[in-house]
Amino acid sequence: MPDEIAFDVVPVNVVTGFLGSGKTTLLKRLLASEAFGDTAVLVNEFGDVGLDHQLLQGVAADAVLLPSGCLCCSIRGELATALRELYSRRQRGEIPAFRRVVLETTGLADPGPIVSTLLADQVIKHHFRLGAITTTVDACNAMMAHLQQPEWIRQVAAADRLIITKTDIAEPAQLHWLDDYLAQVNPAAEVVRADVLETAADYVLDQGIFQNGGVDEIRRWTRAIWMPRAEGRAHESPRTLTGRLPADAHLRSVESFSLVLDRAIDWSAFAVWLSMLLHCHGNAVLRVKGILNVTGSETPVVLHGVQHMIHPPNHLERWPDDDRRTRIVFITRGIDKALIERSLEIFLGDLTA
Ligand SMILES: Nc1nc2c(ncn2[C@@H]2O[C@H](COP(=O)(O)OP(=O)(O)OP(=O)(O)O)[C@@H](O)[C@H]2O)c(=O)[nH]1
Repeated sequence: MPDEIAFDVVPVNVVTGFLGSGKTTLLKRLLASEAFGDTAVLVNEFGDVGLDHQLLQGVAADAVLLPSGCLCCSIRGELATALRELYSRRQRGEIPAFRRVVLETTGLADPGPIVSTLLADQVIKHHFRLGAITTTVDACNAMMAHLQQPEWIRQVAAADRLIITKTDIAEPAQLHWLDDYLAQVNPAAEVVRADVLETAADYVLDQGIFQNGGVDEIRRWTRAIWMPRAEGRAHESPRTLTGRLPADAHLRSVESFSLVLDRAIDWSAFAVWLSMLLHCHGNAVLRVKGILNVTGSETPVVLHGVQHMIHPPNHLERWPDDDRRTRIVFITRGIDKALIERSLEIFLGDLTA
């Protein structure tokens, strides 16, 4: 049985997105929002965020306090060092006791190493956990970026929420293409256009993901991806329900597909299979998200992974609806989905027969 995720640690919500895609513009909106107190914001440069220095109060050499109670810190060097220092200062009472962190990455950041720092660093993982990953996507240059920029794809694949920016200046054809592309490549993410985003703080922070034990968020993405339970189709092998990618050369290497199992699975066998898969093909698996029916448990286990890192599995208090199947969505690049299906089938087949 997986370990429970710890909820008493500070969530780190990541705002990522390609160069010039509107991360700082989004952050400025967040900083202006009243709902944004008790937050420590980690940015690379204060200058980019354009803080109004008349209103700021200095609390440390590289940190400033806003009237809302929001603390802005400039990252110098490594993220791990910045997070450790932030935590130590909070413990020493040198800075206000923030409840959450928002981290703005650089435009060329691959979210993988950031997730690794949060989940694997021995000190950090006791004090912080990964919150929501929000990716800003520039509607004007997405068509080019998806062809030319591997980081762009990794940022889109890692996202829990996708904010489409520059909708005011993009061509309708670019917006239609992007809507389709995002639905195909990351069907589990919630997508919103920046111009209709009313409550940026609610959207970027992780409330949705962990509120109510995460049940509402999981209900949303399971409904978005999977069809309702088909009658009379119990005990089938893993099968792919979504094969919706068009024969579009641009998309061939990035795929999303889902596996559905009607029977409960053995957690240990599954965990071994997944770690083997990620060990061998971690670079090809951009995102894994799933809800698992685990043998011996009345309630489901939620699985989240970005590249080769898997979050501590989250044990939900209840099933989000009456569908009790195990459902896992993969976003992959350059790996044959049949290979993943077959290996899981063999692994679970052998071990649960
Ligand atoms: N028209 C329009 N311009 C936008 C929008 N969002 C951002 N911009 C502009 O795009 C430019 C880049 O926005 P930023 O918010 O600095 O983007 P960023 O992702 O932080 O950029 P880097 O930190 O350089 O990666 C700025 O000139 C913004 O004013 C939008 O929705 N519409």
